[in-house]
Amino acid sequence: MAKNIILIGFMGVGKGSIAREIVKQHPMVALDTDDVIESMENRKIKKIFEEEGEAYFRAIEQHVAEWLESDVRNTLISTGGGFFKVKNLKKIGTVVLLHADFDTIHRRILAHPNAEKKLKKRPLFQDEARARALYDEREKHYMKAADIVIDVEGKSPEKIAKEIIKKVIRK
Ligand SMILES: Nc1ncnc2c1ncn2[C@@H]1O[C@H](COP(=O)(O)OP(=O)(O)O)[C@@H](O)[C@H]1O
Ligand SMILES: O=C(O)C1=C[C@@H](OP(=O)(O)O)[C@@H](O)[C@H](O)C1
Repeated sequence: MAKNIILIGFMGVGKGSIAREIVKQHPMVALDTDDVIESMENRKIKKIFEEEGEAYFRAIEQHVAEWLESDVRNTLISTGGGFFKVKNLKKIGTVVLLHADFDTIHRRILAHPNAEKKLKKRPLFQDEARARALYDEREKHYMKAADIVIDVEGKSPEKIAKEIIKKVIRK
């Protein structure tokens, strides 16, 4: 497998969790674009949004996307929920959309023992109605960007990882 695999989808749909589960079941290197950005900037995403604004963050996402395209291979890449908007997404690798409806995602975040912290670190998930509107606005664009759509509704991370390994990694 020379191509990268890129997990896209709305905030909290499980991109990070599923990437961690995939590498448990199928040894490969994984990275997360939000983690790369936090490490480059030496500050949290929340702080970057507060101190520099969203446009600055999107420009770094594009910069990271260019690096991924030119220098990264054979890697499982989980992304922030807005990363799918980078200009060269399809050139980075096979794009896998994790899909669930908004209420499922919201319920899952709230079910976490650290729910408050999980919500706080996501600047675009501060207000439920605005997050829902963002979901509605993005849904068709996620679908359009995806090579493969994986429905994550009502499935455990173990099961979702197995499905991706079978359909995308080992295919
Ligand atoms: N398949 C799943 N079933 C139940 N809870 C899940 C599942 N996938 C993720 N979660 C939970 O949903 C929350 C958000 O997951 P996370 O991986 O942080 O999402 P993302 O990286 O897409 O923002 C976490 O609390 C995680 O434990
Ligand atoms: O949807 C978005 O635009 C964003 C999603 C976040 O990542 P998660 O999807 O991991 O929450 C993070 O990149 C930033 O807060 C912006």
